[in-house]
Amino acid sequence: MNNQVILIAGTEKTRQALHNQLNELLGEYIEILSYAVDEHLPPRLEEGLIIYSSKLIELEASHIVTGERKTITAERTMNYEKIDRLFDLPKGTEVLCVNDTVQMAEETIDTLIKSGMDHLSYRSYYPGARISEAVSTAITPGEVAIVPSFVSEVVDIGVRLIDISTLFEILDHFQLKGRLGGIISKKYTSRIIELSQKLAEVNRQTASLNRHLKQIVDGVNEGVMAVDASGKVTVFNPFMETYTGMSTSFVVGKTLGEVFSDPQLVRFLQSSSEEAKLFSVHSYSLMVYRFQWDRTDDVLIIFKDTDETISMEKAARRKLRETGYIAKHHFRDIVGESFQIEEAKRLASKLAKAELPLLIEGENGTGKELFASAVHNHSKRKHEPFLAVNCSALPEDLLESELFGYEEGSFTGAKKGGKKGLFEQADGGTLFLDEIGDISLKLQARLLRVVQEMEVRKIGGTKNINVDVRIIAATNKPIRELIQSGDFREDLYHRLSVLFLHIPPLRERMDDLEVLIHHFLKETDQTTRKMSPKLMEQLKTHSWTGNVRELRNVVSYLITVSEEDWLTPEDLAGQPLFKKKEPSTLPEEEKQRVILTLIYDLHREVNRASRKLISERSQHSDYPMTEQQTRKVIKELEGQGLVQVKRGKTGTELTKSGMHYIERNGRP
Ligand SMILES: Nc1ncnc2c1ncn2[C@@H]1O[C@H](COP(=O)(O)OP(=O)(O)OP(=O)(O)O)[C@@H](O)[C@H]1O
Repeated sequence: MNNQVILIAGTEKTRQALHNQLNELLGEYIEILSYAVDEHLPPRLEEGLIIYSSKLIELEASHIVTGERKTITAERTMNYEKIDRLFDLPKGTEVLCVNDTVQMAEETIDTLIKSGMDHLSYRSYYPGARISEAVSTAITPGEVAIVPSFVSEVVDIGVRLIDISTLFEILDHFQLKGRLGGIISKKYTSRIIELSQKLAEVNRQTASLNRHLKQIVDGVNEGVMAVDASGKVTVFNPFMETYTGMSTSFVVGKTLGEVFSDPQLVRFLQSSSEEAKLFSVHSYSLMVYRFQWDRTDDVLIIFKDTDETISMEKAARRKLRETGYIAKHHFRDIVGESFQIEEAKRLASKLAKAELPLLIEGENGTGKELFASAVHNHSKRKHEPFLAVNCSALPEDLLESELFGYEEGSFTGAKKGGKKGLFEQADGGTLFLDEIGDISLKLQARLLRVVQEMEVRKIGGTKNINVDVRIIAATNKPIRELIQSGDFREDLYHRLSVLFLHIPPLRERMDDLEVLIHHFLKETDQTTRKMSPKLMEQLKTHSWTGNVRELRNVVSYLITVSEEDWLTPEDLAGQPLFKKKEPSTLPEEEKQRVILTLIYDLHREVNRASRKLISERSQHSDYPMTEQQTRKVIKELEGQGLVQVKRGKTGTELTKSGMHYIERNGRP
């Protein structure tokens, strides 16, 4: 018997792959020759066992085979080592199956389906084929070059190999079955076992994932259902059972129209124009959200009980309140009917919606914190913490550790376990930095980094922590002046003042006085005491500063001292702001007035008031003072909040209260 196999394949690539396969198995015993129809065929083949790589090749090449000879048309199978990747494609994915001719493409599809790859939706493609829409995935047995360019993902499953039944036929022919049959079947079965093990593992993982998903979906505190591309319900969790009164087993597999009786709800669920709408299902008021899957036509639908949502929000707010991190005030708590306050409220409510840093400028007690709190409550962050810190109330080191927190052992006295800073605690919410103009340059540098990067590093820490905090800063000092004197960083100012709000002082909105008085009366005194018209008149004509707190204190004072239902001007007599000035005989007080006036004059004339200048000028007054004495009086005035001692050339300045003192009391 002639010990020769002649393999005839279509393309050079297939010839090589099949030649190698046969050579590896039989090369030791049989001579293997091979030809590719596309390349070259001899005019006649007279000897040897002919193996056609497919039926098509048999048709094309049989004319060169002479005589009554045994020929085998090979059965081919997938190259099992390469088809793993097909499992990664989701069920129903449309794929092009690309091969040289329509028949070869169809044949490849057939082999794929027979090998168990029946989860995909195949369309044949070959050079010259028309395809109406772009498909993004293609599978090809080695014909990558002819895959159309619109395909983005190509799975090359390699040349299909000769399958085990054909190999046994060949062994039979050469009577080599006894010698090689065992080895070949072992090799092939072990590959198939490997593949089925893989398949089993994939199935196991899928089943376990499904179980997990079911547990999650069932455990969700909302109604969840899913509908597949054909409109049938595939998922229906226990909350849906409660809302509809129907069991999951009854609903799964039904259409939406069979499940819901409300035609508007069915229309909403089937349309794709809207994504959320409120519906009433039995006695439940439900917010229904629909989400369309991108890759498939599956739709996920969530039903949220609105009453439940409201009570959950209430509980969340209760919890926030317990921590103390809550913004207490809303715009409705900001009292006033004047144009100025209405304008400030209107602007602030607009600014609230932006997620940007906000700088509030206003004199002491004008309601900056009130506005900051209302802005937070009017923003998307309203259910998140609101924390406030007064930057002038804490020494620098303490403020630093409050803001940024510290790691355990980072300084003497550091708490065990370290401490979270306000930025971290306010994560997701708002941090109100009051009196920002008072922070040191060192802290300004640290703050700038946080504002720029939205990252904080604890004192003594080595890693940065991401935070999402909206900063609202407030100042009662004109920051631009602080920048000029070098006391405030300009870059930080620009970062903090992306949005800006000015709160008008009380004296500029005297129209609000009466409503504010009534508001404070009601707030302080639950019994309904009234103000006599005369008293009201006196309060209205008083020269108020900008500070609303001052007005509030006056009202509290009246309520405390009066025992009558009617509050009268007499009740006001002892209140410090309204105390009649006694003719001053006390030199200390006179000295203070002299110095206040000198500071006032010096600033008007030379824009600065150093101790030396004040002392020099005082020599011409009734109370000549040395620099030492001047210093002492300035300290007293500072204690009363009438002056402020500045670093640098400016020297001492009058505060707003100082200015009002001069205006009220005249010059000495
Ligand atoms: N328009 C208003 N309506 C009601 N209360 C107000 C109003 N403005 C200020 N107040 C009251 O005046 C007091 C001072 O307000 P707030 O603390 O918000 O001012 P501030 O400008 O932040 O003060 P400071 O500059 O001292 O930090 C508070 O008791 C607040 O309730």
